[in-house]
Formats: sequence, C-alpha cells, structure tokens
Amino acid sequence: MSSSSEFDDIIDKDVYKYYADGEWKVSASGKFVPIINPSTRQLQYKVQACTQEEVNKALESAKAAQKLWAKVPLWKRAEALHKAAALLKQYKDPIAQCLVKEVAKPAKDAVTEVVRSGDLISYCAEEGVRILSEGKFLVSDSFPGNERNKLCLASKIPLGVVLAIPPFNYPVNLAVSKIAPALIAGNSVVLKPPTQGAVSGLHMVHCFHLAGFPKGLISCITGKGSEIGDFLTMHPGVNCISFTGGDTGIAISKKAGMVPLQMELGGKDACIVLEDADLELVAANIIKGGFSYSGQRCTAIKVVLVMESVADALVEKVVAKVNKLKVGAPEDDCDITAVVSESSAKFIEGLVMDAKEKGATFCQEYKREGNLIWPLLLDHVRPDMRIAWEEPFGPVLPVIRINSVEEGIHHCNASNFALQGCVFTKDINKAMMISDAMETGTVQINSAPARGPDHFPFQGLRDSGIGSQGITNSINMMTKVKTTVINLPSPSYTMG
Ligand SMILES: NC(=O)C1=CN([C@@H]2O[C@H](COP(=O)(O)OP(=O)(O)OC[C@H]3O[C@@H](n4cnc5c(N)ncnc54)[C@H](OP(=O)(O)O)[C@@H]3O)[C@@H](O)[C@H]2O)C=CC1
Ligand SMILES: O=C(O)[C@H](O)COP(=O)(O)O
Repeated sequence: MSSSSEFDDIIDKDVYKYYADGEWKVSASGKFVPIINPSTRQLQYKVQACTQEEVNKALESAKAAQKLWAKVPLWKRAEALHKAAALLKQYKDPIAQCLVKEVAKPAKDAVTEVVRSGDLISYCAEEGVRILSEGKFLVSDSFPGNERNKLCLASKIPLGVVLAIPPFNYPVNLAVSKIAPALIAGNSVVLKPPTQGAVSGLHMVHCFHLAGFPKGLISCITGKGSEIGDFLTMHPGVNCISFTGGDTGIAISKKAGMVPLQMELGGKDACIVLEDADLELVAANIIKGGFSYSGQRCTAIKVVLVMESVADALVEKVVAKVNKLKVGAPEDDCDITAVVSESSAKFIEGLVMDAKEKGATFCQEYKREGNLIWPLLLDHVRPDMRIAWEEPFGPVLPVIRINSVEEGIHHCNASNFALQGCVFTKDINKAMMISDAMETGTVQINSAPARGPDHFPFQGLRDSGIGSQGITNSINMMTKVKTTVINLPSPSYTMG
C-alpha cells in the first residue's frame, strides 16, 4: 500500500488502478497481475490486468487529446511539465519506497532515481522550448537549375501517440525519459510500465495527473508484456514506439508497423585496462560500474579486458573492494540487493556454473540465497565461456586477461551488443585511437559507462538499439519535419 494519502485515489482495495481518460480505473477484466517483492519473494502489490478493449479506449483518447495538446502553446506545455517535475520531487519518498519494494533498489538510489527524473522533466521542458521554437529557412537557388523563387520554411511537428515501454530497472526514470520529450513536442503518451516497477510508475503518473495535464493525454495501461505487449506494439493507433529493455525490443522492431522506433536494448559494456592505467581509479570504477544496483544496469561494466602485465594487481584491488560490499536488504541501503526475479537469479547462476565447469577462477565463493546473489569476480575467463558474451544483469563480473589492446578491441567488437565501453589509460592519444576503434554507441575514457547526464546522446549499435536517446535527441526523434514552400511569381533577389 502507498504510504501517502495523496495517492489514495490510485488504489482500489488492494489492487492498484490503471490510468486512462484522466481517471483512475478498475479493469473490467476482474483480474490482477501480482508483483513479487524480489527480496522477500512474497506478493507485494497487485495491478490491473487491462483488457484489449481498455487499450483501444486509451489509444482513442490519446489520439483525441493529442490533437488539442498540439495546439497548446509551447511555453504552456513547458509550464505543465515543470509542475509535474516539482510534484515528482515533492513525492520522492513514497515513490522511492515503491522502488525499494518492487525492484529492490537500494533506498538512497531509489530517491536519486526519482529526483533525477524530476530534473530530467524540467530540463526537457527547457530544451523543448529552445529547440522546438527553431526551424529552418531555405531558398531554392542553391540547387542547380533553380532561381530564387521558392522559399522553404521547415518546422517540427509532433508524431501523434507515443507508446512508451520502459524496463524494470529504472521504471520511473526510463518512463519519464520517454514521456517528457513526447509531451513537450506535442504528442500524447500511452505508458505500458514494466510489471516489476508498475506501482512506482503509477505513482509517477499520478504526479502528471495532479499537475493537471488534459484528460487522455497520458494513460498508463498495466498488464503483462507477454499478454498485452503485442497488441499494444502492433496497434494502428500508435505513431511511435520508445522501448527500453532486452531482446523483446528486437522482436518488437520486427513486428511494429511503419512507425519511428527508439530502441534501447541490452549491453555487454567492456572495460579495457592498459598497462599505464591508474589501477586505484580503475578498481573504484569497476566496483561502481559493475556492481551498483547489483549489476542490473544496461550500462554496467559486464566484462573487464585487462592487460596481463597489470591483471594480478588490478584483480587484487578489485577483490578487496568487492569483499567490502554490503549485501542485504534494499531498505538498509545495501550495495548488493536481491536481483529482480527468481528466473533472473537462476539465469545468472547458469552463467556462473558454466564458468565454473570451464575453469574460471572464483575470487569469492559463489553464494546465493533466494534472489540474493553475493558479488562475484570471475578471473581467467576465456571466450569459450558464456559469461564472456552474455549479459548476466546481476552482480557477477568476468575478467579476461589480454596480451594486446587489439585483442581487447576485437572482443568488444565481436559482441552482438554495442552499447557503451570504457578505456583506462593515461595516454589520451591511445585512448582516442581505442575509442575510435571500439564499435559501440559511446566510449568513456577513464570512467565507467553511464547513460547520464541525461542530456548526453545515448545510443547502442547492433543489437543494443535503434536511434539515440538523451533529452535533445529524444525530442527530435518524437517529431517530424513539416515544410511549407512559398512560391513567388518571379525570382526575388535581396539587396540587388
Ligand atoms: N539500453 C538501455 O538503455 C537499457 C537496456 N536494458 C535492458 O533491459 C533488460 C532488462 O530489463 P527487462 O525489464 O527485464 O526487459 P524486458 O525486455 O523483459 O522488458 C522490458 C519491457 O517490455 C515489456 N514487454 C515484455 N514483453 C513485451 C512484448 N511482447 N511487447 C511489448 N512489451 C513487452 C515488459 O513488460 P513486463 O514487465 O510486463 O514483461 C517491460 O515493460 C536487459 O537486457 C537490459 O540490458 C535495461 C535498461 C536500459
Ligand atoms: O537502464 C539502465 O541501465 C540505464 O539506462 C543506465 O543508466 P545510468 O547509466 O545512468 O545508471
């Protein structure tokens, strides 16, 4: 149950309502979807299992609301977003409590996620006001064969209804990173929150409701992705899909119709460590990059590729730090908390066992209780082990020892994933050469991979995604260009 009376409207007995047409509603299905607390493995929350008919209605209202919203002056749209941002920050604690309970996010990180989301919304409002007020003016005589008798005005217009599907690991932040750009650009939004994270998402949506957005402009349809996902993503009423998650995104991009797609998918971010690197800095970044939120970040360091000559020294430093990580409950703000589900824990365990059978060196004893997996560094991992290539999305990090930089770059580029990567060296020239050679969406020099700050471009190559995120890119992606051409009766030259 929510701990704040401001949120009383969003729950009916013990089942959270869904949001459509500006109202909190109970689904006609009479069914609910359970949300299991990853730490206790007990039922924590229930959300409505929405029907296809309810999806249809939400999309109809979204279409109607969008037509009116596009006519609301840009500065007023920005004002409404600032209001939602302030409300989100005001209610950071009750929302963060939901994150702790349904995705086992450590308490402090949960608050950070909500505050960061408020900042993202405000930045988006400001950026939108700037970039959407600018267009392009072209004249025809620059193209061969033309006189100066055509004047072209290009501006950006909204796409229509944006379907937003975020993943469990940032159910608030990765939802607003889609909602805010969509709204400032004049679109409406249908949000399908991840099941684990749905209640945090519903609380966040309530902040938009309290901010007074027009009815129908935002809706939040709950239900299992496996049950209503295809219906949503193939719905003719959807004009754009912004998805963050795993391989599901690849399947969606094959099924979706002729709509713009923004896909942020998995990663296997490599950390390349050269001989001259500051090993203390590297070790600190490996801990932060590899183990924060128990490794459940798309941008987590998921493989360390270290030059053999410094590998022993680095491993020793990382092991010392891993052994100090606090393992336990998210409520106690532990570093390592339960992974999101039992199936995820089993998958991670499968990767660990495969590495064990194939001879990896265990720097700690493997330990798991329920969904809680103790942090584990695996040394001497070889390319024939699954963990060398697959994304554990858990607190297990493989170390591959390399004999040349080229070997590291080759491993990185041979992966299906290509989200981010990082390189540690004091030689900026080498760092730049390696960055250029690494075929990933972003390369960080002397720091762990990260999506933020949220206005930086963020993109994956290959199976890691389509398009680019980040506030400015998302706003642009959720618009299309409209041109008006003024045809003069005769060529007109200025200052003649
Ligand atoms: N590149 C990036 O920015 C990020 C990538 N990720 C990646 O996401 C994965 C982990 O997140 P996770 O939530 O498990 O990812 P999933 O792909 O399992 O789920 C993501 C979202 O898709 C929904 N979904 C499931 N099936 C369908 C379907 N058929 N049609 C439409 N939507 C569907 C889910 O709903 P439901 O929960 O109801 O199943 C959820 O809201 C990792 O691979 C990680 O790397 C995560 C964060 C950021
Ligand atoms: O889902 C993820 O993993 C996020 O996109 C990562 O965000 P961060 O790098 O800012 O933690």
